[in-house]
Amino acid sequence: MAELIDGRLIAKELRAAVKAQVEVLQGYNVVPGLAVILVGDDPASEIYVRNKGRAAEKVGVAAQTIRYAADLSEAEVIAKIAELNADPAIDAILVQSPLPEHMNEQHIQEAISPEKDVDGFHPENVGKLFANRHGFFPVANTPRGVMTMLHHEHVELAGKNAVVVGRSVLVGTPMFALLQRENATVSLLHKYTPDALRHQLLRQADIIVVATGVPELIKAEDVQPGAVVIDVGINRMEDGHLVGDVDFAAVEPIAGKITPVPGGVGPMTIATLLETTVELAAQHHDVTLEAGWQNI
Ligand SMILES: Nc1nc2c(c(=O)[nH]1)N[C@@H](CN(C=O)c1ccc(C(=O)N[C@@H](CCC(=O)O)C(=O)O)cc1)CN2
Repeated sequence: MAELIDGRLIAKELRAAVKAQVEVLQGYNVVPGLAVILVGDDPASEIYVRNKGRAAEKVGVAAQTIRYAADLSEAEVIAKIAELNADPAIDAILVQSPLPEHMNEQHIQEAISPEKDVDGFHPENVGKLFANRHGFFPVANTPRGVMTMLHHEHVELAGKNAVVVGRSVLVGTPMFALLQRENATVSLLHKYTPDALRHQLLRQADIIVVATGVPELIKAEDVQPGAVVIDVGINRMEDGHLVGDVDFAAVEPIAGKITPVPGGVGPMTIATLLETTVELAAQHHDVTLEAGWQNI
């Protein structure tokens, strides 16, 4: 039986650490400011955005949510971003994904100042990640949250064989960079990876991170005994219940450690967003936060 990695618990610890650093910032009269833009009425996005606002409020981050109808033009969103880029009360800006079809995600990502790019999607920040730059710069919050979980659970990465399934800008691609930065040997699999090769690579993996949006893609025969399995997938089934990209019931008896869905990676995304917001605020105001505060 695998050990369960409890994302809700780790996220709670991280939020408490963030709150303590918000208090440090308050000592310098700094209140971190987060702006969240939501375009359209995607029901899941509506929930995530509401939860971001609530979580921010609880730790003392000043969050504003800007809601627009789905037929807003791309130029209007970009004009709002320009306004927020120039607003000294705003340290962090994000545009909730997915966007309506008529909008180009890349144009939106590039409009956000790299210094306020709390999602870490701006090419300048992605470039720093892949160039192995030192120091702080924002990195996508979901894969960063996965790294926090792996550290929290004392999962050894150096010299290990890691397989990431899915190459999105949101998860898979930065996940690849973060794991290799910590000296894992990483394979990045995607929809053009032949099934046989996927099975073969997965069966050799010490660490598996899956973010494909394909419900229960990863089966028992894909996992070697003792592997660490991180499921980033959140798939809502017709009856409303959520399943991940891993067949949890089949894989759980084989894996060494495993994240559940819900209650695994999902809660880490918002806690990590708050972590990044606080770091951006500290950077903007030249405040040094407590050493090692992120080591939860
Ligand atoms: N601009 C961004 N858009 C999106 C991101 C992102 O990081 N930046 N990530 C996802 C959505 N997301 C946050 O935005 C998010 C997803 C899931 C959860 C979460 O807590 N999930 C729960 C289940 C909740 C449910 O019932 O649906 C869990 O897994 O336990 C939080 C945030 C896409 N868009």
